[in-house]
Amino acid sequence: MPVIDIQGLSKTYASGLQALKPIDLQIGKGEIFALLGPNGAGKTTMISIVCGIVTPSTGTVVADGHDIRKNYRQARQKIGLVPQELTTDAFETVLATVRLSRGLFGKAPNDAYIEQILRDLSLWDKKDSKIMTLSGGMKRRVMIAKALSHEPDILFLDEPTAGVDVELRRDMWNLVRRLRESGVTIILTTHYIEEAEEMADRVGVILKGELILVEDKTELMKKLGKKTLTLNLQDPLEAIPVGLADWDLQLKADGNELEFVFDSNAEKTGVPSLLRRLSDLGIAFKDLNTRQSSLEDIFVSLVHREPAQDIRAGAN
Ligand SMILES: Nc1ncnc2c1ncn2[C@@H]1O[C@H](COP(=O)(O)OP(=O)(O)OP(=O)(O)O)[C@@H](O)[C@H]1O
Repeated sequence: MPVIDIQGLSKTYASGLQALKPIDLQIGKGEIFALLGPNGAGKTTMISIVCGIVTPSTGTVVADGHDIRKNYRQARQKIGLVPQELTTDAFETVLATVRLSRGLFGKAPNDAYIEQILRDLSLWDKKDSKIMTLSGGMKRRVMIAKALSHEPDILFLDEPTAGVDVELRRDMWNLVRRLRESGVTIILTTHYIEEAEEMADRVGVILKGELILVEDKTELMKKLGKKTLTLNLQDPLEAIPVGLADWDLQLKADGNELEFVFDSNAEKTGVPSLLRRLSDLGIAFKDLNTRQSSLEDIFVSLVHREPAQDIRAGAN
């Protein structure tokens, strides 16, 4: 049984803007699901509905067996949310804030648990500091500690690493992995493809309110993955010779590099024939390398590919 079951969920704001087109999505226990999409795609809207902050126009969400509207309190208890914006009491201390957060969910105090999360987030030595005296990165850690204070089974991270430094990003990723090991399901939204590539088990791509693709990350990278072959030429070329017109080539690095993008899954990649032709034409190279397209390349090509229908057909 999925830990989150979203059926026919849509949202049209009072302004008339349809921020979310009907979405169906199931997320399994212990999964790390990354929701990717450009600004304004509807990621926050979707998260806010699941967390009971925004009312859906249509559809249902069941979180760990509880309907988020009919059984709001039970459903919400299962969920931790780290919102994009920092919302916390500036005058409170770190420890008091996190304790209070736990109390708001009706959980009995558990200082050992709270100490553990503060230590995990490298916040323990700041426990007596007032929030307003902390740096932006530290405040963000406090937001995470608050979201974890009531021991949620499901954690939403909305742009967890937007504007944070490399160190905090690493810490966050490690924390997310540890949480997953303890059985927590994690849904994160991100602009950073790198983050999805590093963390996610499955990736969803949302564009203009439409969930256009949901796919296992490794499958997605394999299926849509192109490879790039780069040849470092012995002598620079001024232009691509006519004899190479059959291959989709690009000249780079002032004519010193020849680049060929190919489909690594194709029966005929075009690589052997290209190399033979180069030899026939007497074009020598010093070195060559291939690299797999990153999730970023894939994402960019998805976002620029129209219409969305094609993408869905391709993904199935
Ligand atoms: N309360 C609201 N009333 C009207 N329109 C809204 C409201 N909240 C969001 N929107 C609009 O809905 C669309 C989706 O916004 P949303 O915040 O869900 O996108 P997002 O994918 O989270 O973007 P970002 O990455 O910038 O946070 C946007 O066009 C936004 O302007």
